[in-house]
Amino acid sequence: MTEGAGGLVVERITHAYREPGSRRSPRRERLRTVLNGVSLSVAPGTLTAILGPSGCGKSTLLRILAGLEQPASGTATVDGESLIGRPGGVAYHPQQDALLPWLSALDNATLGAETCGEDRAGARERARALLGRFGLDDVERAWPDELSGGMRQRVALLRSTLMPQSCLVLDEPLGALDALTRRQLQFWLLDITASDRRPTLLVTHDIEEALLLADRVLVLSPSPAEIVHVEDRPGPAARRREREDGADHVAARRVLAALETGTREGRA
Ligand SMILES: Nc1ncnc2c1ncn2[C@@H]1O[C@H](COP(=O)(O)OP(=O)(O)OP(=O)(O)O)[C@@H](O)[C@H]1O
Repeated sequence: MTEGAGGLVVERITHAYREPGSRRSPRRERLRTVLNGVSLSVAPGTLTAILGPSGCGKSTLLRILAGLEQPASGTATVDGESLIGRPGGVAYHPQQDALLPWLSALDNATLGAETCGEDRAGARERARALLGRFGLDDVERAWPDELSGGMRQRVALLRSTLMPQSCLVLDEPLGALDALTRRQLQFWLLDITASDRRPTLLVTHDIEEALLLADRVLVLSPSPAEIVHVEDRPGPAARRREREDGADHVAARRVLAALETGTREGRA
């Protein structure tokens, strides 16, 4: 699946966690394989979504790309530079919004960029230029606990977007939202990601969300996870139309079949 050295290239990533021994043999730890030779590539300016059953290893894969876990084997590069064991190689958006309660919305938004070495004034200027686009014009000075769930998600997404790394990795950025807010934010996120030239990898549980946002959807099997289905999608404008017209159900059925069977035979 390699498409050249540019963008994000993941090759044969395998990972296992140590499991504690049983009560009868507490010292006998076991290794449990979670990811089994996962390979994928994401070209610059495109978004790939990953779907898979709960616990199959999606977040583990993203944490490996973020340099927070060391895989047993395999490689991952962005523009040819290795990500393995190197925290900070990608702009990583964790599952929880992780806003700091003692910082304003604006200061939370600039935190990632500042942590990566950008000076405060420059980061604030870039953030202020995007506040309107992120629907945060009026909440620049608000504290996180004064924000709605959707606003918190947008502040966290602005923080990830402002990070300077040349690859974006998003772990369920719209999780834990009510259906209406989530649908609105999905269309908004389509505009945001479609104009971001970085290769972007997105983990989601929502099939419609994946089909709307992604140029390619990958389905993982239950753990030990392998890619069992690849769904290539049309461009962003066609995806938006499909979703608005409810015409994405054919692709959704194929993806659901792969999720349900968890095997390559699930492919229609
Ligand atoms: N630090 C760890 N030590 C041991 N096992 C772990 C660790 N982190 C995750 N696991 C296990 O690895 C498996 C994969 O976890 P992971 O969080 O990657 O799954 P996921 O696909 O992202 O799940 P979900 O969709 O529910 O968020 C799970 O069985 C989990 O319990």
